Amino acid sequence: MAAVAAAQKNREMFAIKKSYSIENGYPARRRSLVDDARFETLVVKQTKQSVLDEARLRANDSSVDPEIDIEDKPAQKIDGEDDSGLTEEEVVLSNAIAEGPDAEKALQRAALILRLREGMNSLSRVLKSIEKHQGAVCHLETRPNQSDNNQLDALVKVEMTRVSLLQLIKSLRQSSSLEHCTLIGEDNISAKNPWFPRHASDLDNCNHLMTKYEPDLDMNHPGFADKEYRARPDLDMNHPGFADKEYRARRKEIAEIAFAYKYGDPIPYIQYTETETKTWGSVFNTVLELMPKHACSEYCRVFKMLQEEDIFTPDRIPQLEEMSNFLKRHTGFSLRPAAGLLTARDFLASLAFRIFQSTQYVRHKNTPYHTPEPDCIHELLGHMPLLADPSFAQFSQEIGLASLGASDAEIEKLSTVYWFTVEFGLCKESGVVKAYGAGLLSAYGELLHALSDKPELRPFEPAVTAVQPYQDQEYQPIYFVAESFDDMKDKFRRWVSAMSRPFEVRFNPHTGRVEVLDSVEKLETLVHQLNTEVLHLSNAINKMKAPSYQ
Ligand SMILES: C[C@H](O)[C@H](O)[C@H]1CNc2nc(N)[nH]c(=O)c2N1
Ligand SMILES: N[C@@H](Cc1ccc(O)cc1)C(=O)O
Ligand SMILES: [Fe+2]
Repeated sequence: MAAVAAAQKNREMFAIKKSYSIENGYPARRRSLVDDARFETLVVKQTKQSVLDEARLRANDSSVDPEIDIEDKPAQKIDGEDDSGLTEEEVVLSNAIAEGPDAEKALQRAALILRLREGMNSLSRVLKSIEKHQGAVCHLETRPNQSDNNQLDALVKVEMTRVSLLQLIKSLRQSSSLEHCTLIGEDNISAKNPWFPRHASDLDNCNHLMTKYEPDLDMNHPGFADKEYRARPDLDMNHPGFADKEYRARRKEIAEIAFAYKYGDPIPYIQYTETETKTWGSVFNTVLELMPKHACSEYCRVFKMLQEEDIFTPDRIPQLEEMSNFLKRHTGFSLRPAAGLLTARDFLASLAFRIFQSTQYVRHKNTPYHTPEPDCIHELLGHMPLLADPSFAQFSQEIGLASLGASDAEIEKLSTVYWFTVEFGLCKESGVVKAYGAGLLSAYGELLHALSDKPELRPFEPAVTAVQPYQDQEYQPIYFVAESFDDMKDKFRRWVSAMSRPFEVRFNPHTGRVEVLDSVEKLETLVHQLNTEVLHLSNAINKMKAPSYQ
């Protein structure tokens, strides 16, 4: 019973670890936001802490006898220090063991980093101890310690059963010949096998916020009470809704929906207030007026369809659920509610599954022309029309796929190019500069600014654009102009396909899963499927060419 609960907790913890969160080693782009993701840090730490605590307790009262076989003298405990001193990796290991006898005997590769007090003498004791625990040493490196030359650092890679490994670590930790002993899971240091979402349901773990603007979302957290915000007005003083208690309460209410949302749920209906609807109406009407002159043709085409279906009207804010259904019919894209600005990694990951994480709240009534964070007016008016365009939808999914398991540096570049194209891109259409970026089509203040003579316009070149710093608080001083909308997609695509990730992925539309293309069998099955499809296509061509067709 306890083991089952522990296994469940273990999975939960893995879920947190697996999430593309800042907390879990995926630092998001800072974008000069103050105090990004404090909320996330607090919540995740708390959850993780309880998992760790429980596992530590279990590790302490486990029946495994921590025999001390290296040295007679147990290391002294420092006051207040955690009893077992297990690191996270060790907790994960001990949890993995708890899953059952098979798991216990599973062979584990692991790397240990040791600080040896008495140089080679200590090393030979360590090696003996590994041998005694039936472990095999696969790799060994040493170097003099940088701060204390009498000590030696060693990296030892071993292979042994999980149970023995845990016992070995316990005994090493108690040995006085070692200053430190740290376990690094081999899997974690393998760049070839990083975790990323494989199915749309995994996105339940990929919705971490950059929370500068969500002071009230987490009122239950003592560190995030109102007073702290008053003490630190710098955190969100610039936000138009900062001083508006009512607005903040409303934001909290809508954010709760996104927090509670799980894959497969219908998106809850929001009864928008009169004020919110008025804000939508004034942005909608202004965009409608500017659109024929300033928006790209792909945007205008879908906009009209949305009007014809009565989804786009000035007197009603479209519900995310109906918009999601509209997208599904046209490109297979769908929506899931997000509580605010997501980290680039989490946001991009969802695109791999043709899912767009959309906010559901409305900007503050005082700033309809521009707001410093995405709101549903931005998502609906800015992003939705193009996501219903088949070629743009495919392009978006490719960006998403390219982001899965990419390095932090790559995500940074990818999201920068995304920023200057999908969010703020301009393109030429018969020689005239038009807007296709969602942040322009949802913010008429910035749209007019972008097309005025104030900002600097540069030609879009992915490799150059990718390293251009930007901020999201005010109008952009620089925009990139593509030769055409199609040219932008082509260039972006080509640049993405040259990214350095050491594996290729593919979205399997039948299973809805992302597969890593890493075996001949998988590729053969795929080639077979594609051949069948190509056969159908050539048959269709032949039939149309046949005289009887006319
Ligand atoms: C990928 C890139 O950083 C992009 O600007 C993302 C970031 N997070 C987001 N989060 C939400 N909710 N909506 C968005 O449009 C975006 N855009
Ligand atoms: N500035 C956009 C909203 C937005 C803000 C920040 C972002 O990162 C994205 C979009 C608008 O007013 O519609
Ligand atoms: Fe956006």
